[in-house]
This record gives sequence, structure tokens and C-alpha cells, in this order.
Amino acid sequence: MTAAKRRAGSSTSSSSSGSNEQQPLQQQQQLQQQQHYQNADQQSSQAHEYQHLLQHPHHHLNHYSSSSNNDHPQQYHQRHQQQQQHHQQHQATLRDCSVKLPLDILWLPKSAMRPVGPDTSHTDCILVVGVSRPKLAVVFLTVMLISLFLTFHVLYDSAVYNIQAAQAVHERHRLSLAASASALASPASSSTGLSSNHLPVFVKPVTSSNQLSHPMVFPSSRVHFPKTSRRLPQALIIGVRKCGTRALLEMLYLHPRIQKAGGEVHFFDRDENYLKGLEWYRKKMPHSFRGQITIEKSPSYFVSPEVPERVRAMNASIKLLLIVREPVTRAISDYTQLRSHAATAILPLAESSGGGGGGGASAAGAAAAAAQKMPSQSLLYAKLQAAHGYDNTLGGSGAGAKETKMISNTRRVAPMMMTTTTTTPTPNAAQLAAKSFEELAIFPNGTVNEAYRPLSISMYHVHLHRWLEVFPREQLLVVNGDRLIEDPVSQLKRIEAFLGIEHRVRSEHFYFNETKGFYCLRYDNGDRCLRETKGRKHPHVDPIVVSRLRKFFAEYNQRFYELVGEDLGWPEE
Ligand SMILES: Nc1ncnc2c1ncn2[C@@H]1O[C@H](COP(=O)(O)OS(=O)(=O)O)[C@@H](OP(=O)(O)O)[C@H]1O
Repeated sequence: MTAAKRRAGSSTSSSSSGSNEQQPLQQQQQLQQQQHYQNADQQSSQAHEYQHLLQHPHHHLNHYSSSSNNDHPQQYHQRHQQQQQHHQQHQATLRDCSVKLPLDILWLPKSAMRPVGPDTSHTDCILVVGVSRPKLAVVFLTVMLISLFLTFHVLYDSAVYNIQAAQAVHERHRLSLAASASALASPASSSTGLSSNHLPVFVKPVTSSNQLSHPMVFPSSRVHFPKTSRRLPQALIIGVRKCGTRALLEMLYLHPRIQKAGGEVHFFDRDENYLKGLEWYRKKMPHSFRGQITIEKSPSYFVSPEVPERVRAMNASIKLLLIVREPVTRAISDYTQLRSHAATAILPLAESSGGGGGGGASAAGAAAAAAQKMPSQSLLYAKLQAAHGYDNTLGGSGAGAKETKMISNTRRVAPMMMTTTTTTPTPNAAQLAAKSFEELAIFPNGTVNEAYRPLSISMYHVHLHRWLEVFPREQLLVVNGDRLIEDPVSQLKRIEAFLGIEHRVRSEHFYFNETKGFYCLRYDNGDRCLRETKGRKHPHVDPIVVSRLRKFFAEYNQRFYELVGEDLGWPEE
């Protein structure tokens, strides 16, 4: 810049000295005047030029070097004006170089920087990136705070995780000890498909060494993650007892979107549980991720009159699964279980042992005394039975107030004790175990004992009617229990669609166990069948009695088909 300026200055002075020698005085004066104006002009634009040259050295160098020292002053003046125009244009360009960007990113003229080596590029601007100290400090602090937050979050999560895992291991250990103790004390208590500690049938006891080596494994054998919580069920298997409720729940549990309550909670059908409130119920539920569906099954819900309203009070949009089986087969299955209990002379906690109640000691006139020992569910039944007076023989009546009213107003027999907490063998138990299904289901005069509980539970339409008074039909899915035994996948596909979850449970999850005569489940870590309490061998029942009962049920079945809008094709004789 200085050199160029000097060059421009010297060219001007040399041209003026030439004129002094050759031209007259007047012309010299004119020229001096012009020079004076020119110099004034030059001085006024000197600051701009300096700025300009700082930012565009190449341009200025070319510009000045291309100027002829011998130009006429007028021409020079014109050129100077052009230079000024040029200069203004370049000022506009310069604005690009002085754009201020956030975080100290600047475009600067290259001339402002001291080049390290020879400058070969043809650009005028240079990008300078820098961060001021306060900004650097803010960024640093922010990064520090975020990493601190993340560290604490991870530490907190893993602490909660470990505490819960440790609790679960402790609980599981306690339960398995209780299970082995009760198994020793009462082999019959496992006949319902659940151990007395309410562990699900499929969950095999884990040895304490296993528990210690897998502290993150919960009783349900699924890993519990900190981001899970216990949620109230979004779906219920409401019954029917002995129709495959346990098999259905375990099969559904193969689906990754399903979580299940381990045992039968009996929240809605037992007053003593219901009075504990929803929070108590929620705590009985397993941990689940958001998006998973928690399912609980208590088959006695179906036949308990107060349950539909209570369920609706909890969740009016809950999904209900009702599994049914051919009614006479179901009744025989019920009888088989009740007889099994009676034969061991241990009267079962009927409602907790697979739902539905049932199991009975004949104790005519003993209802009041027994009621004192009974859970409230049994108490309700005892009241009903006392009011209506039904047969109290093995697995007697008591499916519900409306049902009993409708079905049997004819018989007035001493009320029966539906359930009892006693484990003392009664003399009647053995006698009851000796009674045949035929004797219990058909009176000597050939009429059907409608009040016999295994039969009254099979009158599905009576119970379903109550549910459909409270819930819309679309909220209830009827599962065919007979088909579930033969072809589980087809039924599960329907249920997956009903629950709004993708089809995931497939045939490779099952294998047919010839010895058992049922499908068993195939898990990643092994195969599992339901306990021997499921799929018991049924006693032989006189075909005439079976036919008689099928005819009897034909009408009820038709009513049931009408209610559900589907013909299940059960035999009518
Ligand atoms: N895969 C598989 N394995 C074993 N058992 C199966 C299976 N699928 C359905 N079932 C039928 O389930 C019947 C027992 O029904 P529940 O589980 O509802 O009984 S309970 O009410 O919970 O006691 C049980 O009835 P019974 O055969 O009379 O014992 C079985 O027939």
C-alpha cells in the first residue's frame, strides 16, 4: 500500500516538473490549480484508500500499477472518479467480509493477517474462528452439568434397580421356602395348578444359588428394568373355571407385550381384598414396561355377581377374556378336581385354588358356624345358599344370586359350606369323594340337579348376562377352550388381535406332549408343561348321563350363543 501510494505520488510530481519547463506560465498556473484540487481530492480519499488497500491489496496493487504516470490531469481525474466508484463497489463487497457470525466467527480481510509463506490463493477474505473466554466458560460449564446429571441419573437408576432386584430375590427365596414347607405339609394344595404361595404353575422353584447368581431375575423369570412399574391390569381373564384359564394366561405370556399376575388375586370377588383398595391390587401386579399389557386371571370373577360393577369402577374400558368349554365336559372336570380335593381329605380354599369355588364338605346346617371361618367370598355364597337353600353335596351350588334364583327354586336343602380354611379332615370328605358324578348331577328320579355347582357354573348365559349388563359386547372376547387344547395358535391369534398386539405367539412356541396329551410351551431356556393338576384324567361317566346333561344344556347353550353372537357347536346329546 505505501509503496503503491509512493509510486502514485512520484508519477504525479514527475509529470508536473516536465510541464514547468515546456509550457507558458498561465498554463503552469492552471495546472498547479488543477493539481491543488487533485491533491485535495487525493487527501480526502486517502483514508478510504488505506482501508481499501488493507482489505484488497491485490486489487489496489494492480490498480495502481496499471495507472499510467503520463496521463493527462483530466484523464487522471476521470480515472480517479472511476477509482472512487470502484472503491464504493468494493466497499459493498467488503461488507461480506465483515459479516459478524455468532460465537466469534469472523470474516476478515486477508491483508489483516500476516501470511506465513507466499500467498498463492486469490481470495480476499479469510475465515477466523475463535471463542471468547466467557463463552468458552459457559460451554464448559454446560457440558459439565450435563455429564453430572447423566452420571447421577445412571447411578440412581442402577441403585433402584439393584434394591428392587435384591428385594425380589429375597421374596422369591422366602416364597420357595414357604412353597416347599407347604408342599410337605399339604400335597393337595398344589392340585389347583398353583402352589400355596401363589407362584404361577409354570415357574419352577429356583435354587438359592441360582438366585444369587442371577440377582436381576424376578419371580416371573423376567428381568426387571428400572423403567418399569406395577400397573393395574388392562385385561382380565374372568373365567370360566376349568376351561383352560391357566393355560390361556401362560400361553399369552409368551408374547413380549404381555405381563401376567402370577397367582389369582381375587380382588373383585373377595370383600376382604376389595376393601384393601386399588393400591393393594396394583401392588399385586407385575412390573411392566409402558406399552405392555398386564393380565390377571381369577376364574371366580365370572360367577360372582358383584364383580362386573367393581371391575367397571376400576376401568370401564378394560378388555375381558372369557374362556369356555363344552359345559358337560367342564362340569366333569370341575367334579374331578373337587373329588381330588375331597379324596385327600383336605378341603381346598376353593376360590383361591383355581377360582370358581367348589369343593365341599357336606355339613348340613353348619353354614353359620362355618361362615365364621370363611373368607368373605364364601360368606357371600353362604348367605345366598342360606337364603335359597341348595344342595351341599360335593362341589354344590352357589354360582351367584341371580343364577341360583333362576335355576333352582325347587330344592330346599341345607345350605352348603362352599369353602373353608380348615385343613382338618372331615368324615364327610371321604364319603363325598366316593360319590360319583352321576349321583351328584342326576337325582334318582332322573331330573337334573341344577343346583349342583359344577352344573350351575356351566350355565354360561346366566353369568354372562350380568357382565353384558355392565360392559359392551365388544369389550369381551369369548375364547373356545376346546380349540385352545387342540390348536392353541388359532385362538391366540384372535386374542392378539382383540388386545391390539402384533401376532407373535406361533406354532414354534408349542410342542405336543404325548404323555400329557396336551400342548406344552417352548421357551428359550427350556420346555414347560402345566402341572399335573391340569389335564387330570376324568372319571368314566355313564354315557346316558352325559347325553341327558347335554340335552339339558342345549337350551342354555342356545341362549349363550345368542348373547355372544356365535354358535360354538356344542353337542346336544
Ligand atoms: N396345554 C394345556 N395343558 C394342560 N391343560 C390344559 C391345556 N390347555 C387347556 N387345558 C385345560 O385346562 C383345564 C384346567 O382349566 P383351568 O386352568 O381354568 O383350571 S382352574 O379353574 O384354574 O383350576 C384342564 O382341565 P382338565 O383336563 O379337566 O384338568 C385342561 O383340560
